[in-house]
Amino acid sequence: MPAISIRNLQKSFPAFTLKNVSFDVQKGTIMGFIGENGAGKSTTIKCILNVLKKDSGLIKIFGYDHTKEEMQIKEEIGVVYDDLPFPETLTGSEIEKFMSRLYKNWDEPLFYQLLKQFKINPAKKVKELSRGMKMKLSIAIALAHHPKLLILDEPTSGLDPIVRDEILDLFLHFMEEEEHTILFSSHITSDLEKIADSITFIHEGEIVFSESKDVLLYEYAIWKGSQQELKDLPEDAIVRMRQGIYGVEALVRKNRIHSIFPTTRPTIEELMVFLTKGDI
Ligand SMILES: Nc1ncnc2c1ncn2[C@@H]1O[C@H](COP(=O)(O)OP(=O)(O)OP(=O)(O)O)[C@@H](O)[C@H]1O
Repeated sequence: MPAISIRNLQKSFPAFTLKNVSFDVQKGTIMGFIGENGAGKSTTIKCILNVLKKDSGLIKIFGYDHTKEEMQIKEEIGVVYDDLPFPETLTGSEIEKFMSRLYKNWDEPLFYQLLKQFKINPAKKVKELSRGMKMKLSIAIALAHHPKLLILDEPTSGLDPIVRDEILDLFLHFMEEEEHTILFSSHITSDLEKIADSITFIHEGEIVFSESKDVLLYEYAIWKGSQQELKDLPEDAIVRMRQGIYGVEALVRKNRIHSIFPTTRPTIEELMVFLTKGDI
């Protein structure tokens, strides 16, 4: 049974629609959820968490319906939004008191231990914390009730590389428990390259792919050459093309192209750019 299972999720705003979004997040794995600004990542996450009402579709978390059986799953999920959803005048300790009333498994010593580890003074007000500190506080809040599933919406955006790395390490530490799972939205693809097991890519409200990272990086390759050399490439190998500064670049399927053609391994970012901006 997957940790999260989404089938045919639809949600419409006046100028945007999530169209038949379907994917699974397997237990014990980290899924990176990528897409450009406005692609529908936050909308999908908010629908999963039922803070936004879906129009239609099925969402299950650990096999439970995410709306009808919300109480059964609440304890199992820790959520981190890209901004702290608390008044700026509250201190870490005040937030702790509030949160302890919401969760049966709330672990006060763990919360304070995490703040100590993150070097955050619990007496400081939210408005006195830097963006990195706010994010760490948010992560401490999400972890302090011992969730099995972390759902993170852009947890590393706007943070410097050192803090980002620290936060990625925290997620890897969380994953040391076999049953733990993370769904992590980001447009910082290098972060996902480091820690994700699978990648789901959303573009204009539609899922382009949802695949294990290794399969993706094995399936595709980047070929570079001149317009003339391009003619030698088997047509069915070419997925997308674009005009580069020094010639043509093509995203190709590795299994359709002879190893005689020199190719390189794509990054997640290259895959994303080719699949959204490349010509067919
Ligand atoms: N409450 C709302 N009312 C109307 N439109 C909305 C609402 N929330 C989101 N949208 C629109 O839905 C689209 C998708 O937004 P969403 O926040 O899901 O994108 P995203 O992939 O998370 O982007 P980003 O990376 O910038 O956070 C955008 O065009 C946005 O303007």
